[in-house]
Amino acid sequence: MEPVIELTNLTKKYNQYTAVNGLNLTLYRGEVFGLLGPNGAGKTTTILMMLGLTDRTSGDVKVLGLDPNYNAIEIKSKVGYMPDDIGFYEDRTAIDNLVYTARLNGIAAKQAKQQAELLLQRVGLENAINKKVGAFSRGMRQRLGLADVLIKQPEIIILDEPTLGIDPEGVRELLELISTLSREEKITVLLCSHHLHQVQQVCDRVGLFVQGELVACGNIAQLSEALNEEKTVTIELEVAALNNPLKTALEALEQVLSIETAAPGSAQRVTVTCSEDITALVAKLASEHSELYMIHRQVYGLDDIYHRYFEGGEAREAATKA
Ligand SMILES: Nc1ncnc2c1ncn2[C@@H]1O[C@H](COP(=O)(O)OP(=O)(O)OP(=O)(O)O)[C@@H](O)[C@H]1O
Repeated sequence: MEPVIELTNLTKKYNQYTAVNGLNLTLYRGEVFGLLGPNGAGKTTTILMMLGLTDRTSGDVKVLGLDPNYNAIEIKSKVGYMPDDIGFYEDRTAIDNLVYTARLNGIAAKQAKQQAELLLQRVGLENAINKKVGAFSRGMRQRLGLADVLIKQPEIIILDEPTLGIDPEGVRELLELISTLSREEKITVLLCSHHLHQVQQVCDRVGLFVQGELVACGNIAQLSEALNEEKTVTIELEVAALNNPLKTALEALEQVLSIETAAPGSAQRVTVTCSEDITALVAKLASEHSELYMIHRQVYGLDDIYHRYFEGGEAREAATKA
């Protein structure tokens, strides 16, 4: 895997305040990476340092092998950045805005127009090519923003809160588009967001950023694993009935930590916390001729992970020390 962004011990202080604290992070070509964190976590500051738009206090930044302190212009030509408050010329049409960006990036007039038309189709704005941007909805503006960062054919795109203020259908379409672009064109995408569900849908890996520190990083399975220090699993069973002697027998198994039963009914839902190897549990149920209808292993979603890291101080401390 080829690294395209490498941040090493990256720190930014605003006077006494540390906005980014010793950040180590590598992004690889073609991946969609979600930087997830609450307000003020330091996401925008990190982006600005990658682009050379703000100086770092210490540490190293390499973007496509270049240092933004010395090569900001070259980086800008290869990295598309869509801020959360993207600005357009409101009284100009969508195509005029795009052609303007293309020309600024040194693309010849004829080619600029062709590329702008193609991109407007690509982002689903083919019916609004000649509409003034002032009349665009939030979702349309975000699509145009995506076209605007793509027109210079970047190797990396950085999107700060791209789905802000868009309706759910619009969000789904925009995320699908981002995902397709990354896959088909091998563009690396860094997506900053507060919206865990959205990030979970499209990102190959996620970094959880809190108070200037990356408290966890990986794919969903890895984050879930990191949280589960006891190496236990939660299993949901549906059995015909679970009488007290059988419940006691299951609880007595070495692998079983706890059993919770839902209100008794004809078929019963049972939640078991146990070690990863569930052979003994299943064998016991089988030997007791208990009818087993369903067995399902619960996995932590990003929602659980986010809340454990961001709201559960203890889990966070443990993760940071680990
Ligand atoms: N120019 C500045 N001067 C002083 N403090 C700043 C400056 N820019 C940012 N900060 C502070 O640094 C911290 C990180 O801000 P940053 O904008 O990077 O966070 P963020 O994760 O992008 O948040 P949001 O999701 O709200 O955009 C915040 O506490 C912010 O107040």
